[in-house]
Amino acid sequence: MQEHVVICDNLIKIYKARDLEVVALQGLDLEVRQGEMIALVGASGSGKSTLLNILGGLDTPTAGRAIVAAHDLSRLNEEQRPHYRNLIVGHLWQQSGRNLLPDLTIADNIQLPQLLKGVRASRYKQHTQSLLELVGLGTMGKKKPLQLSGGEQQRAALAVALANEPPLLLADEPTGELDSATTLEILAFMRQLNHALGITIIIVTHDATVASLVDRTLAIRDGRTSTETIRRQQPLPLDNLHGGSTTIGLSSQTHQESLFVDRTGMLQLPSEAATFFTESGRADVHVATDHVEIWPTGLFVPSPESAIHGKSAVIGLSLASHAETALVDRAGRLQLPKEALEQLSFNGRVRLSLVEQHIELWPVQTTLDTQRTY
Ligand SMILES: Nc1ncnc2c1ncn2[C@@H]1O[C@H](COP(=O)(O)OP(=O)(O)OP(=O)(O)O)[C@@H](O)[C@H]1O
Repeated sequence: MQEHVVICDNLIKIYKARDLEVVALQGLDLEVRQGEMIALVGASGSGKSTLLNILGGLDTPTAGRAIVAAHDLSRLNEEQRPHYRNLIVGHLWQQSGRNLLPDLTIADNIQLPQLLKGVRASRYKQHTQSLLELVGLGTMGKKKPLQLSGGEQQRAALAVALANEPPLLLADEPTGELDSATTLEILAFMRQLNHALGITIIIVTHDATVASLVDRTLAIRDGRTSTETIRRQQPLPLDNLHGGSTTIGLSSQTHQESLFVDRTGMLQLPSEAATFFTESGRADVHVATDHVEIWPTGLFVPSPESAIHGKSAVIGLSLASHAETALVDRAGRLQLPKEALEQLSFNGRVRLSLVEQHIELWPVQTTLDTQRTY
């Protein structure tokens, strides 16, 4: 089993500006295995860049744990931080000016991180040439960044990011300034590097085409991971479909989407599912034999048997005399009772199915151990 290169556990980041506090990450959990290529998606302001800045050692968590390649990011001191940034993570930014120093040649840009590491000249010259060849710029080492096309600049930036062979590559909207053909070319190239070098890659993106090319897409909402979409190893037959991914719009034939549920049973419904509950803000939770049903309050009709013998999941009162509802807040957050979590053989994820009038939550059998495609 591959080890985790990234572990975030209940990660919290609060920015303080004068008297104002912004909670950018509110208890985010994330695990990324060695060799995975994943995409992070989410609305503007959901916390994607904050997470990337923490993983890149550019910012520090307020609370919780963030571990990258066995480095605990809340414990790095000021001496260790530059070393971490130069050796453990590679960065690929949207803007070329942030990736490459414009006055240096491409070769010098690639040599710089190696010089900072203390690599000897005989070694870094040779390594720089092989990196240039790896990214398809073997003859362009003497050019300056602005003499290259946008796609070539991103390839050169990849060579800089890979110069010290980091275990993790962080890419923040790496194709945001490229046309769609070059976007596909760069993404396919990153995929190739991921396979060839076994490097773990996290890409932040607004672009749904990115999500269709990676192993796993995590949607971040309000500073927490809300859904996970995994690409299936084998597409499902068409007659076995349960509707598509609600978050990133990919077919359930090729992708399986699940929702994250935190330790307390809190889950964030995707907006399509949350609309079932907008009117009342309340839901009936029905624990069935192999799944859990969530109904807008008043629509679920219990069988006569469960109405007499059934008990309220939370306070243990008879359902014959008490109707128990779960609250769904405006953001679509719902707290599952303990019985429901037990039914779902809780492993931090559930599969959501939108059914007429209600939603169903099913246990997720497929974990990351079985979804690998390489
Ligand atoms: N340095 C900062 N000081 C104060 N607030 C900040 C700072 N950086 C980010 N924030 C706030 O934290 C929240 C998360 O921002 P973040 O940039 O991580 O979101 P994002 O998902 O990357 O957005 P986008 O897709 O627009 O880049 C936002 O409310 C943002 O305004």
